[in-house]
Amino acid sequence: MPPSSAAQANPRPIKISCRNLWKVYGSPLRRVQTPGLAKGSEAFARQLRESGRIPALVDVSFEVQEGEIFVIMGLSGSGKSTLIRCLTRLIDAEFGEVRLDGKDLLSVSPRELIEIRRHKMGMVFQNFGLMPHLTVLGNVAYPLKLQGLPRAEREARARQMIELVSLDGRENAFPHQLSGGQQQRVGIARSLAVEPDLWFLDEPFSALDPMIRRQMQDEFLDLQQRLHKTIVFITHDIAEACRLADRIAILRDGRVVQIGSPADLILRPADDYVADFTADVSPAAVLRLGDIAMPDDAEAGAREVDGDRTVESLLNDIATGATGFTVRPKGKYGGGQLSAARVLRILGQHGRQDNDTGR
Ligand SMILES: Nc1ncnc2c1ncn2[C@@H]1O[C@H](COP(=O)(O)OP(=O)(O)OP(=O)(O)O)[C@@H](O)[C@H]1O
Repeated sequence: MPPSSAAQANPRPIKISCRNLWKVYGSPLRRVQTPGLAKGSEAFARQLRESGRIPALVDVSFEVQEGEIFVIMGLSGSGKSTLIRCLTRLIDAEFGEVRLDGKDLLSVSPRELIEIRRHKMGMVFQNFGLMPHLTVLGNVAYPLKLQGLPRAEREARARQMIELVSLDGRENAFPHQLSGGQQQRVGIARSLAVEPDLWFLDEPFSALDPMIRRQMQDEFLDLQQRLHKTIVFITHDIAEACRLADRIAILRDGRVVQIGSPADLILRPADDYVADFTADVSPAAVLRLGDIAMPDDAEAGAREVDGDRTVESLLNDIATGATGFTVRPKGKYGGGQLSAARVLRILGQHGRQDNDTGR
C-alpha cells in the first residue's frame, strides 16, 4: 500500500480552480457551451491545429487548495504563461471555467475584476516589472496608492513589507542601484503589500544566477511559512518545482500530463515524459521520510525520526549502520516504519548516474 500524506487525508477549501479550460490563439472561435468537448479533446485539438489555430491550453482542469504552493511546470511553449493569464483573466479562455472562492471568474464585470486583481491577487514576474523612476518605498507602496490608501498608511505598510523581505535601509534606493536578487525582493514586497489571498509568481527567479536563485527559494519558503498564502508558481525548472511545491502540474503542449506531489512524480510518474523530467532531480534531496515510510516494515528500527526530514538527511546514519527507523508524522507528512533496505532500494530505482545533487 503506498504511503499517503496528511494533506491528502484532510483537504483544505479550494481557493482557485479551473475546469476544462481551453485557450486557442489564431482566428477567433465562438465561445459555446460544449459539454462533450473534454471527451473529444484530442480530436478537437487536432482540428484546431489543422485550421491554423494554436491550442495553447487543452482541456486543463485542477484545483488549488488554500495555503497550498501549486507549481505549474513545463518546457518553453507548453502554455504556462497562457494558463496564468487565463487564471487572472488577463486574457479570456475560449472554453471552460475558472472559479475563485467558488465564484465564476469568467462572469464578473470588468470593474469587479479590477477590484479582485487589486485586492485579492498579488503577482510577481520574471523581469521584476519595477518602475525605474520610483524608489523601493515608492514601488512597494504603489499598488496601495491604486487602492486609494492615504499616504501615511500606505508608506507604513510598505515599510513593513520591505522589512519582511530584509531590504530595510534601502527604502530610498532606485531599482538600478539594486542587485537582481534585491530587485526581485522589491517585486515580492510590492506584490505582498496588498495582502493578497492568492499569489501568482511567473518564473520569479529565472533571471537570477544559481546561487542567488537558491537563496531566494529559501527566503520564499521561509516567507510562506509565516504567511500561508495560496500560491500558483510557474517554472520550467523541475528541481525548483520539487523544492517549492506541495503539488506540481506538469504541462505538455497545453495539456496537463500529471498532477501530484514531488514524491508522486518521482515514485509514480504517469508516463515516460514525466519520468524523464524527474530523472533530473535527486530523489534523496526531494523525497521526505513520510513519503516512503510504510505502515509495516519488519526491518524497521526503533529510532524515531520526523516525517518531514529528507531521505538525504538519513544517509549518514545508514552508512554508519542504522538498519531502520520509526517515522513520526510531521506537518503534511505521514509516519510509519522505514527500513534502511527500503531507502536504498528506492534510491537505487530512482537514482541518477551522475553526481548532480539536483538542487
Ligand atoms: N499572443 C499569442 N498569439 C499566438 N500564439 C501565442 C500567443 N501567446 C502564446 N502563443 C503560443 O501559445 C503556446 C503557449 O505559449 P506560452 O507563452 O503560454 O508558453 P510558456 O510555457 O509560458 O512558454 P515560455 O516558458 O517560453 O514563456 C506557444 O505555442 C506560443 O507560441
